[in-house]
Amino acid sequence: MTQAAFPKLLSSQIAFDIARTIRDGFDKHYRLFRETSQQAKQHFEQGAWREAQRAARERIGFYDKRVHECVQMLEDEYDQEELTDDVWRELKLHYIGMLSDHKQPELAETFFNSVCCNILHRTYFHNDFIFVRPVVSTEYIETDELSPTYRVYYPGKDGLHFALRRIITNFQLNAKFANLDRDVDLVEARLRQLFGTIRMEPNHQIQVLSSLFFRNKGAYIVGKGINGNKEYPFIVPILHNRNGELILDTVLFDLEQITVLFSFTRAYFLVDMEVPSAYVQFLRSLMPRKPRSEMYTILGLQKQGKTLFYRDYLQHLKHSSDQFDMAPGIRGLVMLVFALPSFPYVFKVIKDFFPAPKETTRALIKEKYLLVKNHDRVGRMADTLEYSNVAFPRHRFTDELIAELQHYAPSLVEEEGEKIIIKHLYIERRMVPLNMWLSNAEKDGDDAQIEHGVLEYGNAIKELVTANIFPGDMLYKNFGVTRHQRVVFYDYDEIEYITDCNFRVIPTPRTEEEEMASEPWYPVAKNDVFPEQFGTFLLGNAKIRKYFMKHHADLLTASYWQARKQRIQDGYVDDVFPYPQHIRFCHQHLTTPPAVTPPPFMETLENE
Ligand SMILES: Nc1ncnc2c1ncn2[C@@H]1O[C@H](COP(=O)(O)OP(=O)(O)OP(=O)(O)O)[C@@H](O)[C@H]1O
Repeated sequence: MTQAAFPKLLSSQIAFDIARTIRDGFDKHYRLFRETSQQAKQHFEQGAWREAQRAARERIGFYDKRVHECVQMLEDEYDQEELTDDVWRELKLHYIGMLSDHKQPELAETFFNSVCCNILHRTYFHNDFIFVRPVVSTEYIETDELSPTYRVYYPGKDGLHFALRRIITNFQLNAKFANLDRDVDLVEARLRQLFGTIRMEPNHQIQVLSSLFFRNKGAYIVGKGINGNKEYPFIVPILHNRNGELILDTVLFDLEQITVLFSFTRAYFLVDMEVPSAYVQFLRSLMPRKPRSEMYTILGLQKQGKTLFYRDYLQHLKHSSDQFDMAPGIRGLVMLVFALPSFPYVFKVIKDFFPAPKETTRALIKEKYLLVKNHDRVGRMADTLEYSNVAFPRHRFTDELIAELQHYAPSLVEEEGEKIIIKHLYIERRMVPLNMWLSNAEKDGDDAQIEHGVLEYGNAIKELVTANIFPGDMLYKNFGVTRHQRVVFYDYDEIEYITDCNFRVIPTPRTEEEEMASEPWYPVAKNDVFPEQFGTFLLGNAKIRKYFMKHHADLLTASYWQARKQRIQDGYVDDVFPYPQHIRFCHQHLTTPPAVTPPPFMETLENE
């Protein structure tokens, strides 16, 4: 805020009242948000997976509902003429005052922005009126409630077994463990295997976040060991066994595995947090390379994630000079995809028209993207951030990109002097399109890479199926490879629920004409899928075919898909493990124990 704009006296009653209405609106939002996170514990204890899924889905919509409610209330109460520039300025100052001892000030600021931007017309948009940068500090905010953000344990004093047991029992899960001492022994053995030879420093301790992280059928303990000046992150997943009793499933120390657990390709966690910024700070100490925006998002605070992402993006733009251009790879038929080489994201705009055989509309595509946002992405679909009215500096766009935008999406592109405004777009992590990845591996003669790509591709499809998602268009170009070499799906315009598809065997021709027919001679309904045909467009390449048939031949049979569909219809919620099977305790006696790697102290891993 400029000095000239700063009011000497706060005198507007309206400004005070509006500020209070917005603050109350936010507090209501966060109360409901927390209630859902608290219920996640009960859902987990009772194994109520369907309810848990429903609650997680509903929570995503809470924010927009509360913003809408608040805007409605203000519009009913005040006339636009009353909201003068002076009132807006005072409003922000009153609001700042109201946040001085707030526990979630950064979220409340974002809520303020959402409400104000809804009321203010875009052309009237004034940065002095909203929080372009955070104003209220989130440092050193302590909880008022009994439970602190994290608890500290001293294995040196109390013994490791006792400390580990205390960590678990402090969560007060209202469900029976199958054999807690056995599981604690297993965790302890892994710890000793990893750290047994390290000399304990006087400060050695274990810090554990006070709330469990719930997602799907798992609850995760998140903590770190501290010894001297080193920190060792760890995660312990708690699951139900077949009898509905609790077990500790494994312990994750590997930074890559921990990072993948928090990946943008997974559903958001439900965590009961009084001070979310303190959780983010703790998590960042485990994964320093993961941006704060992604931390907020994975904690279910996706609006905050979006706000922080945008600030990071603007800063990146200011401190870079390369040009936006079309994303490498095969052009999409429905999406126009562009990227800035120095920035690890892509920007996706829905085209104004689509060539045959695409039969879709902008509204339908938006619906599919929303479906993915609300659905469990099981580590196999990229999360997207949706933005309206994003301004780009024109000189940073290549001529080709401007021409493509003007040709394919004129209704979404507006030029205002030096600015190009795109009225609607999605932003998503950049990956290497799988078709490019496979052809690079082929060029390099790297069969192991080809096999890995094909294996991961099939696994991605199978995990999507578990989550009731049929990708629709399964061409390699619609999948990307992450930095952790995981294959992830990103083309959502043709996805369907598995339960809405009809998987069919191609009928046997009855006559020679039928056999020779170039078009199907049998009737085909809209949602009919013939898995036997997948090979025609997937297996042209001999090497790809070899590895596909080795690992995933079942995907080419209707019976595979029918059986999976039946399982979903029978109400099974299958497990999808966000970590490798071989590290699970239950597999320990079947396979060799996991390789002992040096403690992963602060490796500078890129996040997924
Ligand atoms: N996250 C991403 N990272 C890197 N490249 C991407 C990403 N998303 C899309 N692309 C590139 O943009 C192209 C088109 O994207 P996408 O498949 O989403 O569009 P589409 O119009 O839906 O495609 P289709 O014509 O198959 O329906 C991809 O083939 C790929 O080359």
